[in-house]
Amino acid sequence: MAILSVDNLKKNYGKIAALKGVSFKVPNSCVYGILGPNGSGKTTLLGIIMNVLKASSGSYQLFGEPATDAHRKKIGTLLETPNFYHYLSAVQNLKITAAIKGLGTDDIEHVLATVDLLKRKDSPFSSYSLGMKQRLAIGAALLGNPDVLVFDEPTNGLDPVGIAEIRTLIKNLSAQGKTIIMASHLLDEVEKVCTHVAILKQGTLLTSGPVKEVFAGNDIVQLASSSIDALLNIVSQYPTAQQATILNGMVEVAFTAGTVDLAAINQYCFEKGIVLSHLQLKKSNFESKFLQLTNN
Ligand SMILES: Nc1ncnc2c1ncn2[C@@H]1O[C@H](COP(=O)(O)OP(=O)(O)OP(=O)(O)O)[C@@H](O)[C@H]1O
Repeated sequence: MAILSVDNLKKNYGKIAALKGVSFKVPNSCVYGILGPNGSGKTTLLGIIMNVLKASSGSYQLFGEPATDAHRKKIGTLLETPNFYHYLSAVQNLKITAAIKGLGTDDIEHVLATVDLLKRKDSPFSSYSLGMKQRLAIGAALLGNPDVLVFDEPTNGLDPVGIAEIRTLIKNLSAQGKTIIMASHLLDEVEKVCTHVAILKQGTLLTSGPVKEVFAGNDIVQLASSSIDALLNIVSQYPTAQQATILNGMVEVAFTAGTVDLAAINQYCFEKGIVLSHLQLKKSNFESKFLQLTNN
């Protein structure tokens, strides 16, 4: 059963078509990335699913049924930064959030442990780093132990340490069997965190499916040496090289995706008597495919 299925969803804001007939399905127990540049319709899509916005047309189902508030109660959301009280602690803030949601307070300690805030649970919110504040916001979404989580740009505005902490947290939640649907404009975030992806551009779905399938293909490496023809001949015989051509005085090689090890390629060429003057992963397949998808 799909956790979420979206069918030909359209949303117009006056003359602006924010969603132009989007359809995809989110399977159970996956991390589903909705990837797209700013203004592609990600927030609008999540807002419709959580009933903050009304669709202009089209439909969607939650847990295999037409969506109701009862279904939405089973989903923990982080759509915008919640308004926590600055002078209250994490525990006090979560007690208020739990009361607003009509939930008990029994799982607050467990939630704080999950988001790694147990040690600072009694410190005032105002003393937290941005990353800690965001982890508390995710903690608020975890109250009531929902099986499904919806996050809009969960790492926005964080420094690299904060970003890494949130990504680890998302992976841990996924390992516990939760389904996570998250919007992101960051390709590498989706690559690192998500199992599935839907790519949006200006309200249109470009493609969707398992990350490995959507971005399947080759990685491109650029090489040069004093003898280009000899280099072409040697590198064409490299075990995972699919295709090699000469382009702009360099050899460009397409390797099976995920098999590129520049040090090993360098060593291989050296052992065959070729000293490389240039060796560069031009574009990972993931990046080139994303650019190709969003530029066309
Ligand atoms: N309330 C609104 N009124 C008018 N236009 C809107 C409104 N909300 C969004 N839009 C427009 O709809 C389109 C999609 O916006 P949306 O915020 O859903 O995209 P997004 O992919 O989430 O972008 P971002 O990452 O910048 O939030 C944009 O052109 C945006 O300007």
